[in-house]
Amino acid sequence: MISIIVSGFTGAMGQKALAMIQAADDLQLVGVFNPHVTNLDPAAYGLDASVKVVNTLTDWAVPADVWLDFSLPSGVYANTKTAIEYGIRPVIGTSGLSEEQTAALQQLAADHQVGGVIAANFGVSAVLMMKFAQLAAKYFDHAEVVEYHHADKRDAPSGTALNTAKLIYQAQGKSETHNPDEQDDLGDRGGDYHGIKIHAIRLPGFVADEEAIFGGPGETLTIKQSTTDRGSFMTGVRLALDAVMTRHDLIVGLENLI
Ligand SMILES: NC(=O)C1=CN([C@@H]2O[C@H](COP(=O)(O)OP(=O)(O)OC[C@H]3O[C@@H](n4cnc5c(N)ncnc54)[C@H](OP(=O)(O)O)[C@@H]3O)[C@@H](O)[C@H]2O)C=CC1
Ligand SMILES: O=C(O)C1=N[C@H](C(=O)O)C[C@H](O)C1
Repeated sequence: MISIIVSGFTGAMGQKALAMIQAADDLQLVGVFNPHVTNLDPAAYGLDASVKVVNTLTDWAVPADVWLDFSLPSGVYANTKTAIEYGIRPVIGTSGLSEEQTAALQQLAADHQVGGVIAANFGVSAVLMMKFAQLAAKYFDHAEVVEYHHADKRDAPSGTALNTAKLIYQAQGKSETHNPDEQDDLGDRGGDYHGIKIHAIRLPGFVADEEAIFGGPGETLTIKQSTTDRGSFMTGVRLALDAVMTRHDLIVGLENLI
C-alpha cells in the first residue's frame, strides 16, 4: 500500500489524482493540501473522514510515502522542499520550477536519501514528442515550439514547452540565430529560450497540445502531440508513484523512468 498526500487537490489535476487514487486498491489517500482552503473538514470535499485536510506547511504532521503535487508554480518549490525534509517522496507534476530550484531539490533529496520524480509532462505522447524533438534537433539548426492550452492555465510557457526548448538547445549545443533585420513591434515572435522561440496559445476547447517545428533549407518537420483528456496523465503518475518507492534520488523527466 502506498500512502499519498495530494497537493493542489481542489484543482483540475488534483481532482483527477484523487479519483485515480480512490479507484486503486493499493493506493491510500492520507492527506490533501492547499494553503487557501479554510474548511478543514474532509467531508466538505467528499473525502473519507480519515483524510487530513491541511492548509499550512508549518510543522507538517501527516506522514505519508508520497507527496503528489499538482499545484502552482508559486508554491511548488516550498511544497517539494517540505516533503523531502519530512521524508515524503515527491512526485511533482506542477510546472514552473527553475533549473536552480530543481538542482537544489535534487541535492536536498540526495542529502535525505529520498526518491522522487519531477515531470513536466506525465503523458506518454508528450514524453515521446520531447524525445523525437531531441533527435530532430541534431539535424536542424532552427526550431520553434508552440503550445496550446485551456484558457484557465495560469502559467506560460508550459513546463513541457520550456523543457522541449531546453532539450533542443542541449542537442544543438548552441543558441539559435535569427534574421538580424527582424522587427517585432507587438511581440508576435514569442518568448525566447536561447534563440528558440516559444509561442503560447490559450483558448477554450484545448486541453494541452505541444509541437516542435524544425526548419532547414527547403524542408520543415513538425512533431506534435495532443492531450484530449487529463486522465491520460494518470498513466505516467502511476508509473512515478511506483518508481519512487524504490529510488533514492530525485529523477527529472518521465523519460528517465520509461
Ligand atoms: N506534469 C503533468 O503531466 C501536468 C502538469 N500540470 C501542471 O499541474 C499544475 C496544476 O494544473 P491544474 O490542476 O490544471 O491547475 P489548477 O489551477 O486547476 O489547480 C491548481 C490548484 O492548486 C491550488 N494551489 C494554489 N497554491 C497552492 C500551493 N502553494 N500548494 C498547493 N496547492 C496550491 C489552487 O488553489 P487556489 O485555486 O485556491 O489557488 C488550485 O486548486 C500546473 O502547474 C500545470 O502546469 C497539469 C497537467 C499535467
Ligand atoms: O496546465 C496544464 O494543463 C498542463 N501543464 C503541463 C505543462 O505546463 O507543461 C503539462 C501539460 O502541458 C498540461
